[in-house]
Amino acid sequence: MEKIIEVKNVKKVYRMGSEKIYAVDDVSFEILKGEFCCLLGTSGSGKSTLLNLMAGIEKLSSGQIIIKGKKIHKMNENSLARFRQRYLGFVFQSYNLMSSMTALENVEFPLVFKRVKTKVRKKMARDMLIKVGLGTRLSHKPKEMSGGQQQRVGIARAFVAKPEIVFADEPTGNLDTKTTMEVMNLIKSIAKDNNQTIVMVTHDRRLADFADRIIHILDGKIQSVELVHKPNGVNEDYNNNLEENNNENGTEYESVQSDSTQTETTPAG
Ligand SMILES: Nc1ncnc2c1ncn2[C@@H]1O[C@H](COP(=O)(O)OP(=O)(O)OP(=O)(O)O)[C@@H](O)[C@H]1O
Repeated sequence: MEKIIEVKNVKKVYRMGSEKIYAVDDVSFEILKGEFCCLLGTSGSGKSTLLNLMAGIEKLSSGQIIIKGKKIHKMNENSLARFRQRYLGFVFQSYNLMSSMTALENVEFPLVFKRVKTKVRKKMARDMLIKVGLGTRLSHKPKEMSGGQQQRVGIARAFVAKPEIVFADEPTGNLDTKTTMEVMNLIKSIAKDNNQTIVMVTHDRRLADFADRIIHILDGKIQSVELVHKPNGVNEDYNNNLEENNNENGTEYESVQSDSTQTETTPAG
C-alpha cells in the first residue's frame, strides 16, 4: 500500500530560558493512504505538537516530514500554503468557523481558494452539509447552532474539497458523548468512502478505537503502535516493522531552518 506520510527522526525542542523541553523526541513512523491513524496520549505527551509538525503548522527542530513524497519542512510559506490547500483538510476542537458567515459560506470557503466556480461550489457545499445532516441549517451562523452542529459544519468544510489527508486535533473535545459518537462515525465514514487518510489526536481511548492504527505517545516518544483494524492490503509484518524502525536510533538528522528561541537543530550525521 502507498505511503502517504513519512515522519523520520522528528524532534521538536522548545527552549524555556535555560530549560529544554523535548516535546517530540526522535519519532519515526509512516502512514498509509486511506488509513485512519490516531495519536493517543495524555495531556502534555506531545501529540498536538506532533500533529502540527506533520501539518506544517509548526517548524521541526530536526528530522524530516515527507507527505506525498514532498519534504514539507523544506517548503517556504507560499509553497506550504498551496500544498495545504491542495492536499490537506483540518478539523479543530474549537471548530474555528467564521462567525460572520453562514454554514454554507463556511463550507464554501476552501473551494474559493481552489477557484471552483460559484455555482458549482455552492452545490458542493450544500451537498456536503446535507451529507452531515445539516440540510436545514444552511443559512445559520455558528452562534445559531449547537456545538455538535458547528462541528458538523467543521467536518463538511474539512472534507468538501476532498483533501487526501485530514488532520483532526481532539475533534470531539467540546461535545457530549452521544454527539461525539455521531461525529466520529461521520468522520470515519466520509473518509472511508473517499479513501482519505485521517490523522487524529486524542487523549480518549474510546475514540482511538475508531482508528485503524493507534500510535501511543508518551513524553514525546512513541511508546507502542497498535493495529486496531487492518486496512485492506496491510499484513502483520507492517506493524512489526513499524515498532522495530522506531526502536532503532536513527542517526540521519537533517538541519532545517531554526527559530533560535524555540528550536534546536541537530547536525546531519
Ligand atoms: N510553544 C511552546 N513553548 C514551550 N513549550 C511548549 C510549547 N508548546 C508545547 N510545549 C510543551 O511541549 C509538551 C507537549 O505539548 P503538546 O501540546 O504537544 O501536548 P499534548 O499531548 O497535545 O497535550 P494536550 O492534550 O494537553 O493538548 C508539553 O510539555 C508542553 O508544555
